[in-house]
Amino acid sequence: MNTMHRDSRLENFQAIPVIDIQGLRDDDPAARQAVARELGRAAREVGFFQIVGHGLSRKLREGLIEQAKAFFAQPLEAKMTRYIGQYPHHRGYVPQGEEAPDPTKRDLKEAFDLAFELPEDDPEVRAGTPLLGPNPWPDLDGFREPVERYYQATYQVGRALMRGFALALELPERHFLRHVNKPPSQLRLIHYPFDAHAEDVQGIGAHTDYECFTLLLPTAPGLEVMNGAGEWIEVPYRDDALVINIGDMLEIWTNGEFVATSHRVRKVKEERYAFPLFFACDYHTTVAPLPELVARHGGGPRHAPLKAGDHLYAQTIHTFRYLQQRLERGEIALPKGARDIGTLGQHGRHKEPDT
Ligand SMILES: O=C(O)CCC(=O)C(=O)O
Ligand SMILES: [Fe+2]
Repeated sequence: MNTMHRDSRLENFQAIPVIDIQGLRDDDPAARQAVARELGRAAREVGFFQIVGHGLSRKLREGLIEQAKAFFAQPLEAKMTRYIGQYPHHRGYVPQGEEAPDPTKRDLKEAFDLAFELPEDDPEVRAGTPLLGPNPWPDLDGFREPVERYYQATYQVGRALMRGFALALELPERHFLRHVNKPPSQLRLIHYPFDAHAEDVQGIGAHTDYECFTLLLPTAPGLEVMNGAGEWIEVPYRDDALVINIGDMLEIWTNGEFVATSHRVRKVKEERYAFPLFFACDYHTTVAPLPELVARHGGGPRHAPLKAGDHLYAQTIHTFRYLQQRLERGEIALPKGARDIGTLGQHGRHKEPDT
């Protein structure tokens, strides 16, 4: 046990709850409230849970997995024709070594990043809002349709969860959704290759996610989360569930009542794919502890306010090589008031006191 990481708000949980969310789609408010109570408990005590009853068919999930496999199976030169560093809106292929959440230890993964689709002539894209724009779809027959369909369906599950979280906090159901119109919500297709000879290489280093919450579809075990005592707990793999975790924005909005739990993927034991959809609110949303919750908790706000998109963009600049290079060349600037990387979550809390 690492006492440096102790977080008294989190239980010393040993297991990850499983919640059937079917009732969230029920017309009966009591059915929605019953699911919301469970979501609230898991978000407060663990920050991580699995959902079933999400309504995403096996065919829909397999369609995405199949296209990801086809994309990553291409030669590197073909994948590099969609290299993320040649586009303006942070979408495209992320080769191994491009992204380093922990600069001291490299990640063994490659990814294809896409996000909420907006045309070039959308007013927010024309205004140069970072992270918003169209997707550079790969030139692969049959790729776009199943991937887009998965995005749309999972985004709707995210909207239902957002209503559930509001109910769990005794807020109006649309309280958070008012701020979700053109969100920079990214879907990542991640491939962790199996390399029996790789020494001391991790899948993805310890971090929290930067948005409101994440809906993750993995294809194999490997994900671990940190409990209140600093112990790493494995998320059991289920092929019928999505893994949900609270991100930085909901932690700040709820004044720390919900917890952005640190997680990681260690050295992989088999080839693995994972598909996180990071559910974000609109770029320009100011996220500050909600006054209702601050009053309930007493003792004042526990977090400083920030602009949701700026937080996401700044963390992204810190961790992507091509954005670091653009920063060094003066082509882009770090948003004002940006936080350092890894300052939220249990693994980050010991580094820097908040506010
Ligand atoms: O691969 C996984 O299971 C998790 C990936 C993850 O945590 C992330 O991309 O933020
Ligand atoms: Fe993550």
